[in-house]
Amino acid sequence: MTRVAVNGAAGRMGETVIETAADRDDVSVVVGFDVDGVDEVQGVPVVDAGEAADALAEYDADVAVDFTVPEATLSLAEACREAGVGMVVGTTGFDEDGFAALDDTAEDVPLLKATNFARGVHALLRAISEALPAVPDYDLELMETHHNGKIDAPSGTAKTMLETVQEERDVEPVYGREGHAPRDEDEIGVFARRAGDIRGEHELIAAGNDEVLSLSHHAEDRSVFAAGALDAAVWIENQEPGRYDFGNVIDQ
Ligand SMILES: NC(=O)C1=CN([C@@H]2O[C@H](COP(=O)(O)OP(=O)(O)OC[C@H]3O[C@@H](n4cnc5c(N)ncnc54)[C@H](OP(=O)(O)O)[C@@H]3O)[C@@H](O)[C@H]2O)C=CC1
Ligand SMILES: O=C(O)C1=N[C@H](C(=O)O)C[C@H](O)C1
Repeated sequence: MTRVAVNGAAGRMGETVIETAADRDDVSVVVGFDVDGVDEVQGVPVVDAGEAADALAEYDADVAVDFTVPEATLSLAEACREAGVGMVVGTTGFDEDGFAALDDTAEDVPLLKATNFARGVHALLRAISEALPAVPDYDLELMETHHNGKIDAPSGTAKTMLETVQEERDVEPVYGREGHAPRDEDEIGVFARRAGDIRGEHELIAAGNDEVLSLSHHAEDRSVFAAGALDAAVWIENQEPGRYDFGNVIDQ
């Protein structure tokens, strides 16, 4: 049984992780961290995030799962280092310094970060790598749609899709278009929409030669991300310090 601490316990994802874990017998959420004075979420005690290092030890957590904001993730990373606890990071929107700080943390504890814990998105990334060589001159455009509470844009997943495309094609992103904006053959348009409570939609289109190829994924519920993050928590519990990604869990 993997003992999990959840950072951002009162948030959309934190609460879903706690709910999803309650239906599994391989994980148990022993403590949550948040900032807004919440005492418990679905029976799980929630402690102020500033007390995370002590609480990780007190509740004997094996792994911390984080769905917050980059600043909170980096503060948790310090606590995990101090307590010798591995991390599963789902938070998106890091800058270069943030990525470097996560690399530093991974020198001391195992750290697995994924911009999307849906297995279908991992399959989508593989499909993109596989498909692009067959459509070398087609125009590429990337779209993502999320709920109106999402802070970062484009989504972490869209950025990962872009990186995957750029491993195959030398394209430059153009974020939205406005006014006189003729398309360059080496560009890829990237578009972010925010509306309602849409869980997460991502699509890459490749158009040319009188056809359109569409590679897409949509999440129907946040529990798909929570399930993947908990699979990652179980997997990472026994790993050595280092940086890991969701592919390690899927390919195990
Ligand atoms: N990798 C994946 O599969 C997925 C990744 N995500 C990512 O997860 C992140 C969170 O998303 P979501 O749950 O929708 O966001 P929410 O805003 O609903 O939840 C974030 C929670 O973190 C809390 N928080 C803020 N600062 C701190 C802190 N310093 N320490 C601890 N907790 C803190 C917030 O509190 P308060 O509201 O009071 O500020 C809130 O409860 C985003 O970056 C999102 O992109 C989301 C879904 C899937
Ligand atoms: O904020 C969200 O909700 C999501 N964020 C992740 C991202 O930025 O890609 C993953 C998923 O699409 C949901």
